[in-house]
Amino acid sequence: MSMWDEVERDVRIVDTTLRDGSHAMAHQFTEQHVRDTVRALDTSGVSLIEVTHGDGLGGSTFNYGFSLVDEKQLISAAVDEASSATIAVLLLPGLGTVTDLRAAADLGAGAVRIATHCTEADVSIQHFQAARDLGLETVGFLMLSHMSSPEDLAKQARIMADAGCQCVYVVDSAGALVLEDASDRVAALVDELGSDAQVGYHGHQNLSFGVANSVLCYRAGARQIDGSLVALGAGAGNSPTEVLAATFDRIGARTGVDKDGLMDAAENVVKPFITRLPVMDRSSIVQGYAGVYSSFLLHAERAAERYGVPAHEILYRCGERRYVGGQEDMIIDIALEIRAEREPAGAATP
Ligand SMILES: C[C@H](O)CC(=O)C(=O)O
Ligand SMILES: [Mn+2]
Repeated sequence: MSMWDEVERDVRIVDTTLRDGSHAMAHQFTEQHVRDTVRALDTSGVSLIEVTHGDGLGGSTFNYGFSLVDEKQLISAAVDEASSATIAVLLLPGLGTVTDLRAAADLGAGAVRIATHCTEADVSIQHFQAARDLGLETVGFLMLSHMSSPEDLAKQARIMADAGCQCVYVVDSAGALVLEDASDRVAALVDELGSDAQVGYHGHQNLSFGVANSVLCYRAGARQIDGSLVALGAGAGNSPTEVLAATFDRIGARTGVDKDGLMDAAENVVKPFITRLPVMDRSSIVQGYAGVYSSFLLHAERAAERYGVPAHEILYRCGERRYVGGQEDMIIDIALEIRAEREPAGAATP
């Protein structure tokens, strides 16, 4: 079923447990995790389910972290399990290619979400055109949206819409947007795009605003809202899908999903396999506060462990330097820098 089909809903809940959750699982999803989760989401009426490495097609690399299972196998399994939902893949231009996109479409993916830094929508133009040629539903992700004003973000959304994007998302990659910070950006995009494209919102829980922001963004005109079961996602996780379903129901916004089925999926399907529950701990709160890409969390924790320095200090410096997705390697530089600052003068660094 595609977003253009007539369904009785005011807002579409999109689930990214099996993509954003890949960061939190250190990209160790198995085929069984994917099959069980897709079946539960599909049965509960979720119409768009994203399945890819956390950093999208081609993300399984030394820089981002290797996947346990080849993403093509996971996408095929998801397509096999979904009886009515569309399977979406994420693509970051430069990391994923048009060739990867064709392969995903051949496997049965029906939608692509193309993500760029919030000032770089122009690198997505060819990919949107290719996606439309392949007959895929298209979504654009303006990542780290807190780094742009609502007006500038709207101009970037226009570039994506003109390239063939059907829904542009305000993506709060750092979980840094607080209430109107999020809804003002959505309102600016709605104003710019009109009926040319829908607007979506993707939240992270680092400052605990994922669900509240989602409600405000819906009221500002967002028509697609992301969540993950049990909040499984980068940093402190995403807005929990099951909480979004209950909250939208509570405010009388029709989603077309079964909130009780989603609570069951969270409790009995996803929670048992999570290796690390999403939590608002010191490091993830710093990510929200300092505006740091949520998926830097595990990289920072690993560097902290290896070089004996605090992860939250690394993350503070990532925020000060305004690092963006793709600059994961700088985390090691910062860890070494902090360690050098702490060593007594004259001590040798091995
Ligand atoms: C590649 C990122 O994980 C995309 C995303 O979910 C975000 O920026 O947030
Ligand atoms: Mn995310």
